[in-house]
Amino acid sequence: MASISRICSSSSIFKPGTFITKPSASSSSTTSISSISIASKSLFKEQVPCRSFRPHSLSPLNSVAREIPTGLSSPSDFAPKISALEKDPHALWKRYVDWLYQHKELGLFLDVSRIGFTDEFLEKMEPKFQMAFKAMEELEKGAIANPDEGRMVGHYWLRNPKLAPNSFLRVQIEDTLDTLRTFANDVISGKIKPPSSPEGRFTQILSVGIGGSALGPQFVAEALAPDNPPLKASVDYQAIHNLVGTEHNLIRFIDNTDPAGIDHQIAQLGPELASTLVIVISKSGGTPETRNGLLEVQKAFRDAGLNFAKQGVAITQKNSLLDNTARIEGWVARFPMFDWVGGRTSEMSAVGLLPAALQGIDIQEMLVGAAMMDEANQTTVLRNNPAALLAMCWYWATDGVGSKVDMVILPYKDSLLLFSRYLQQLVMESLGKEFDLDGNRVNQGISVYGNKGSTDQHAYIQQLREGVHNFFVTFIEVLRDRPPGHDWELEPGVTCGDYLFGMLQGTRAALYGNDRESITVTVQEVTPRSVGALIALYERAVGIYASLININAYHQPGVEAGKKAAGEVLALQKRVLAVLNEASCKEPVEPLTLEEVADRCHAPEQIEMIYKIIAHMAANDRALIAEGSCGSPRSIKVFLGECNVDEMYA
Ligand SMILES: O=P(O)(O)OC[C@H]1O[C@](O)(CO)[C@@H](O)[C@@H]1O
Repeated sequence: MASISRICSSSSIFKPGTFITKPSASSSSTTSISSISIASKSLFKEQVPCRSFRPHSLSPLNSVAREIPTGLSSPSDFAPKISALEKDPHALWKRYVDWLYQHKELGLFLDVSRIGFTDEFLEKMEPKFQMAFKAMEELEKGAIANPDEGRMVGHYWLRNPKLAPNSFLRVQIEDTLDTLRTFANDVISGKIKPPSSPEGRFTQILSVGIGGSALGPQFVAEALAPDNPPLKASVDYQAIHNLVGTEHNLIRFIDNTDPAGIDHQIAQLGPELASTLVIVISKSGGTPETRNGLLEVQKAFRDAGLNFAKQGVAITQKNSLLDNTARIEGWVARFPMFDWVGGRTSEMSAVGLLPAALQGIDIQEMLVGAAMMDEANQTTVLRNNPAALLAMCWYWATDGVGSKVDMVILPYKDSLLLFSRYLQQLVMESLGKEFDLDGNRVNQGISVYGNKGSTDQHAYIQQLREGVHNFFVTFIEVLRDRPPGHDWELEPGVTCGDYLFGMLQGTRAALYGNDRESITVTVQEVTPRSVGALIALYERAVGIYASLININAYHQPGVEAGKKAAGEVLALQKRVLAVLNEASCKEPVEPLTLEEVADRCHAPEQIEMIYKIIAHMAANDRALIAEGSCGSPRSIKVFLGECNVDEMYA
């Protein structure tokens, strides 16, 4: 076996242009990495880790057979990776078994063995964890855990009302749950129905909301919606299908202020608009995108000769603008959101439970799964607390500063596709904060991305395996491939699910083999209970991690800045329109240059934004470019197609 000494150190002899000696022709062309990795450990164990190996094939973790590719230009291509991660398979197996967390009743496992935390690290973190556990205990008792907004944080009470700090809150939670259950049953039974629909019942749900008022319901619908939901039972799609080419999604979402997106959803509904229950969700009751969605849908109802109020439901804080609108207009129903439940932790409130119940999803099971996970997270023994184990891995991977690595969420299950999008808000809107609780500027956060496996292996896993090392992966494994009795072998002894299993395990091994760390969360199957448990697991992990890094996880000041800036753009647009209107009402019409518009708006410093406003208006036939083109901003002269005299004296 060729023995090749590889020098890989911070004072490496390898300078650009230095070439490594290749094995003599007589030596085997394959070199076992174990000999090199042993060599590297003995010779360079304190050295600066070098670039990773480039093994050609996967093999057990501790060694990778490879051919020394010929013609390599850079010595570092040969440099063996010095890894702090355990690679001996026996030691790894021991680590796996020692740290495997199992929740027997939930059938949920958590494997943190492929994260390289050390005993020293755990020892150093123990006091922080005990403080985090204490903070979580206070939070559940009703402390003002969101100090920036002076609010309690009570999403855990939603699935265990007895935890609520007083009977008033407990009754609010219980009553809301009872009311929404009854309402959903009445809609499904047809007792509550639209005024004019051929089916004489609701057959479709349209949810209008954004952020936490959409992402949870979208994730749960994708994960749990039955193929034959109760509201669709009686629909004659042949009749409807002849009219529009629609997919028969029971629930549709308008979660943006994109007119084309809204038009698409309305078009897909077609005549079913008459039997659509519209749920408008907004905790604040004033989010612009949601308000716009509502106004657009109400216009669609007017255009169709339908009475929106008879098909509208509001989920919002009491006495919000939306709540008062729904009350005054006499909508079908209104459900409360509580100020102590954040949008990103509202899936177990009416926000998530009403849409789920209307789809025929067992919301009681969702609540039970979440409550069981909450109970499991009561222990202050780190290795027995799954949420704390997750938070510990995140802290290890990010050094508690987040900026170093991304959290890649990889469920190997199609129905969990939207879990990463859901976690993007839960993790990044909670942890992405400029200041900590002591006012220090920390610019915290952990970036989240991912879709599903094995699909993503054909998109970005290449970079994860060999490219920039700035992430850790969380695999979500679902053991049950198909309902009992529905599986078959697509080749002797192998099912389609075996491939999915193999791809997950193979990717996990390949990443770890190249020192890429990962966590694996395993559930038996995707059910309301396991989805409830996953939601609760991550809600709690975010809360614990936030304590570890001393930030408020429950407010979102950065979003307000964006909302404010958007308002300023629209205010400037109004001034631009007024200036253009005045010029367009002159005889003859006076087309204006950008400078003239900016001067007349008394905003010369805003000339670029004014240009963008005019370009957008011109693209939508709301302003006319009399001269020049938008490609040459200084050349254009612009006016309005018509003079609005009323606007002149507004
Ligand atoms: O439910 P609302 O008040 O419309 O807010 C929608 C979303 O906007 C935010 O307030 C800011 O992104 C989220 O926290 C929230 O989920």
